[in-house]
Amino acid sequence: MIINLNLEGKKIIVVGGGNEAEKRIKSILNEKCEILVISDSINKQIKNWVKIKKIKLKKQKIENLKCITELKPDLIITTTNDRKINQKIITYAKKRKTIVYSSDNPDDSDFSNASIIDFEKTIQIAIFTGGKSPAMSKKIKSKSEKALKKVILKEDIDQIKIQKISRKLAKEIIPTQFERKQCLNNIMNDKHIDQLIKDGQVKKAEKRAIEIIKKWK
Ligand SMILES: C[C@@]1(CC(=O)O)C2=NC(=C\c3[nH]c(c(CCC(=O)O)c3CC(=O)O)Cc3[nH]c(c(CC(=O)O)c3CCC(=O)O)/C=C3\N/C(=C\2)[C@@H](CCC(=O)O)[C@]3(C)CC(=O)O)/[C@H]1CCC(=O)O
Ligand SMILES: NC(=O)c1ccc[n+]([C@@H]2O[C@H](COP(=O)([O-])OP(=O)(O)OC[C@H]3O[C@@H](n4cnc5c(N)ncnc54)[C@H](O)[C@@H]3O)[C@@H](O)[C@H]2O)c1
Repeated sequence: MIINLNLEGKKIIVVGGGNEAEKRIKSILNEKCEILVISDSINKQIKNWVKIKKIKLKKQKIENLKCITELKPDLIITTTNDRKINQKIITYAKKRKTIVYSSDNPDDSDFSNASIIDFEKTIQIAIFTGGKSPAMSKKIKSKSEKALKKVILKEDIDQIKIQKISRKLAKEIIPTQFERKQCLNNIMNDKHIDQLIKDGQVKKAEKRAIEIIKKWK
């Protein structure tokens, strides 16, 4: 099942500092969570994230798991090239009911990573083969990206921004879910708003959406 994790305020430990660690850190870097890397060596990119204080580093090789216990993480991501230590970490986390992911063991991990196509941090499309072929996910991502760019337009991104503001206001002043849905559909299909968005007048489009909600009866 593909789900979206809310990691805000969570403490995440990433064990290992190579390519895999870099990929996993990159995917959670903007999630307002606390990231601590534990590794005896780290690559250039990770070094830079430590330097600019995006993440913290504990420079050490993990031999026993005492140091992890003290840190009380919500999520552990292990990416070392040592199968034995990865397995030890999985077993340890499962015992404590801590969410765990290991780069070399999809079967025992609590989640996996899809290939993501992102549109201006507003729309994400995930491609996933259920672990059958990550390389094909990557290839299909690159093929679909070109096609999707013709379908998902700047106007759609603007409409999402207007819908976000409208939904918040609608939840405050329109009493039933049925009516809120109708009102938001009206805004989404409003020709005038469409035209304003096409003309680059997003603020005016936003104003008209707000008027529609305020006049809703
Ligand atoms: C989609 C993507 C997202 C991401 O990583 O963020 C992703 N792997 C990507 C690339 C990639 N990974 C690997 C290769 C080499 C070729 C190959 O093996 O096919 C390539 C291709 C390349 O690098 O060119 C090696 C590999 N992958 C896994 C293992 C462990 C194992 O299978 O045991 C091994 C070592 C196997 C070995 O030892 O030989 C496992 C998983 N990799 C997944 C995701 C999950 C299932 C996704 C799905 O079903 O689609 C899953 C199950 C769990 C997980 O890792 O979350 C990302 C594309 C990013 C992009 O879009 O740019
Ligand atoms: N899921 C995927 O998509 C995917 C893709 C490629 C590789 N992999 C798997 O991920 C693993 C890691 O790949 P990589 O390219 O990052 O390897 P890498 O060799 O670049 O990095 C391994 C890191 O682990 C650290 N490390 C090793 N033992 C440690 C320990 N006991 N304590 C702390 N740190 C330790 C090393 O210092 C190094 O920084 C591979 O073994 C492979 O099985 C998974």
